[in-house]
Amino acid sequence: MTRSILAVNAGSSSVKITFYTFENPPRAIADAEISGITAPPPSFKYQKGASKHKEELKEKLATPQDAFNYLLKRCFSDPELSEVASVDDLAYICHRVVHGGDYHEEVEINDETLHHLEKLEDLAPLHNFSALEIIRLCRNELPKVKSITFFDSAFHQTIPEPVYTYPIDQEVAKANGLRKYGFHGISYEFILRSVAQHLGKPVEKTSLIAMHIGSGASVCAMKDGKSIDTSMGLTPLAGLPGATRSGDIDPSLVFHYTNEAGKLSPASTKEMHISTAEEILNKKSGWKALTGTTNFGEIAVANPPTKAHKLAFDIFVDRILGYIGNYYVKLNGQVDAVVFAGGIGEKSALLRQTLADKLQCLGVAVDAAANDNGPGDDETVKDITAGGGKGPRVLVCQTNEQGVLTQ
Ligand SMILES: Nc1ncnc2c1ncn2[C@@H]1O[C@H](COP(=O)(O)OP(=O)(O)O)[C@@H](O)[C@H]1O
Ligand SMILES: CC(=O)OP(=O)(O)O
Ligand SMILES: [Mg+2]
Repeated sequence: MTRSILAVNAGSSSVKITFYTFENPPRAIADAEISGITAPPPSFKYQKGASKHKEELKEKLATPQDAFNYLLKRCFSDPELSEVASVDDLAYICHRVVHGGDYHEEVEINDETLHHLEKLEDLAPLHNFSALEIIRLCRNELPKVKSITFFDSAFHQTIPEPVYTYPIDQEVAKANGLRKYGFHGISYEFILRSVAQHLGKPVEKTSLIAMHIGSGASVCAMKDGKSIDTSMGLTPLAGLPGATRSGDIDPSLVFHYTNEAGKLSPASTKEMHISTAEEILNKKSGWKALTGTTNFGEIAVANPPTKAHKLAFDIFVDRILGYIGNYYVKLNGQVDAVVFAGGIGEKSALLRQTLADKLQCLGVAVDAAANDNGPGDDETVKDITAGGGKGPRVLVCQTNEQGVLTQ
């Protein structure tokens, strides 16, 4: 039996885990995933080498921690999976944690670091709470296995001061850590490395506008291999709308939406301390509020079933375009590639084509057939640029956050 490392990526609508061999470099041996947590029934996917399995689950898995618990039980009890994943052979568990506050690099979980991360929970109540519940579960169920946490926010530590500073009282801002942090950084690190390799350029000379668009969505400007701006902010609520998130709104909207906004939400657990306003803007907005579905696959269709679906699509296109224009100017037009990643970025040919058509003024053009086909299963980066395109290349990158957690 090979010793193994388990990498855990708890997203807002999915939990993806990968088992790797404990060697240098680690080699992926099996992937398991629960998706559709916000659009039941959830589905379970498993892949080991060429063997693939997918099923719709009858179980109710309402949160990422329920999904992780299910994956853990399933992997360790299923003979097909326990062959690669036995509890006794686990060397480490590597966790993606969205908000790392001022942590610039990964940390090992002990009482002190866990306590520090618990203090940050209020800054990303929806994401960090679930990730820490998963870490607590691992500590209880697998006490002998070390947990290491990697942070989405760490990649964005290079963002310059005028970009990360909010124009509010600076004493209050500093005392409370109120600044832009940015997220999806683990994914952006994977995208940067993979795209640089694909382009045959050193990472330090690669400049990109990359989109990680899944149920949480963001855009990042990378100049010479460093993040210089990104659309999420203090929390993953800022910037683009998402499956259940509003994205940017006038902050005053909160005071006019409901006069109950400042109170603790009835749905908030004792540990999460989230207000009604946070609950509404994080969990009851976005595609779900507009159309009733959190699945963008039902919205990004040639003939939308309702006007609301069409509106949701058009809003997304409008907001993404705003960031691309902004970042193109910030990068002084020196952009090697515009990159699509995340569940929507990787799968929606319609969204990519619609955006590319609106980016013609930047010299962006995609090849319709390459775009329609999208990347093959084992293709990390697919170039969909039309021949003769004068602007940045247009790439689809099948991101792999778990891969970064074990490097
Ligand atoms: N064919 C598709 N077209 C457009 N969007 C899709 C398609 N398939 C899945 N998606 C979207 O991708 C999302 C999942 O993205 P992903 O990045 O894997 O999730 P998470 O944000 O939980 O990490 C789904 O919620 C769905 O909206
Ligand atoms: C930061 C974030 O929104 O993550 P996800 O898209 O995985 O929910
Ligand atoms: Mg994700």
